[in-house]
Amino acid sequence: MGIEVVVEGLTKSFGKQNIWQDVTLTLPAGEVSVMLGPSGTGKTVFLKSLVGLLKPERGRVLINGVDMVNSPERDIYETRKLFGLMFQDGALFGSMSLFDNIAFPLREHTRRKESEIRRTVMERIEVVGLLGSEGKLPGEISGGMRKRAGLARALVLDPQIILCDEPDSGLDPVRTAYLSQLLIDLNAQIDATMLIVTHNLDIAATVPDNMGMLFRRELVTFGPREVLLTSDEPVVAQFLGGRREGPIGMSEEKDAATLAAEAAGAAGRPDAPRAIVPQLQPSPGLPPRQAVARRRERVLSLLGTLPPAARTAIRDTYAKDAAAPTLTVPRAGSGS
Ligand SMILES: Nc1ncnc2c1ncn2[C@@H]1O[C@H](COP(=O)(O)OP(=O)(O)OP(=O)(O)O)[C@@H](O)[C@H]1O
Repeated sequence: MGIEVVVEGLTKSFGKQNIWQDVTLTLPAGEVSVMLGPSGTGKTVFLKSLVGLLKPERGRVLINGVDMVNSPERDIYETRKLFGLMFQDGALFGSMSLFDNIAFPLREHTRRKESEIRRTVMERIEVVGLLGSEGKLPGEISGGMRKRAGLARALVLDPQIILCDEPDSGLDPVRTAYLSQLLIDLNAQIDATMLIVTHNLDIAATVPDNMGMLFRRELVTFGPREVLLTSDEPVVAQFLGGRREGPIGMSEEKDAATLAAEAAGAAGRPDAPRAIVPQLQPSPGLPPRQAVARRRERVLSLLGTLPPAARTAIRDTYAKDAAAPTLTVPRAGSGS
């Protein structure tokens, strides 16, 4: 089972530039979470801080009792082995075949025999739908395939925590739908704790159990998906609606005069109602996600602390659970 990640009062600056402050949240064990936020709000910096690659100046990131910010470097190094990291560009070595790229962490960090390495690599290649392409170079395959190869590489050391940085960037909507399904299938198969950074509203609406958003150097919110999806915080509503009107501007923040002019223009124009679409289910033939039952118990115990709209949405979701339509697409093939 995945491991809980507890973030407490995390603050990160580069020189005088504060990126975010006092970020506190818990990634529940084995659940899938998404972090949203306009460009430049420090989502990648957040992922790197979780894994101890960047050092926040305040706060803690607790994983199995190890603090990824303040513990001795050797404890951080050991704990880092629990992570699988998928970066934006797949971060593959251009001169190595997909097989060798995916085998790289095993050859680097374990003393496994080549026959064992081959078995693990081929299993992961199958999970991400790349069988038959293992001999190709990264430059010979599409962007979607490179992303899946990056995901396969993130999986070879049997991670219990998976961090994906914009796994959808550069993908068309169909490939993004396949990728969403792949992430849910993966969670059903390995029950790892997952955090996905994305700008993609379809992924945000259909994949996670929990959602958060960073804006203006703060964590606006983090919690069960229904909290963000029903939030009337202007920044959340603007982001989820993909609108120009609202606090998010081209250079992240708008000035007061622009906001006032927009508010006057938008007066009387109601927001379109936001529907909560069902979360994706694992593909047929896969086991159910173990996180679902744990999440249900956790979220129902939180219910009294949540805003009324989120409470209603959660009750509706669980009431409809048995009859809910499942949104499944076929498992990813090797052609994207
Ligand atoms: N190593 C670094 N040194 C100095 N500044 C950095 C460093 N890494 C990131 N930053 C700054 O931190 C800020 C946040 O960057 P980050 O890449 O985390 O944003 P993001 O939310 O992931 O953006 P996007 O959605 O566009 O990928 C940026 O202003 C960036 O320039």
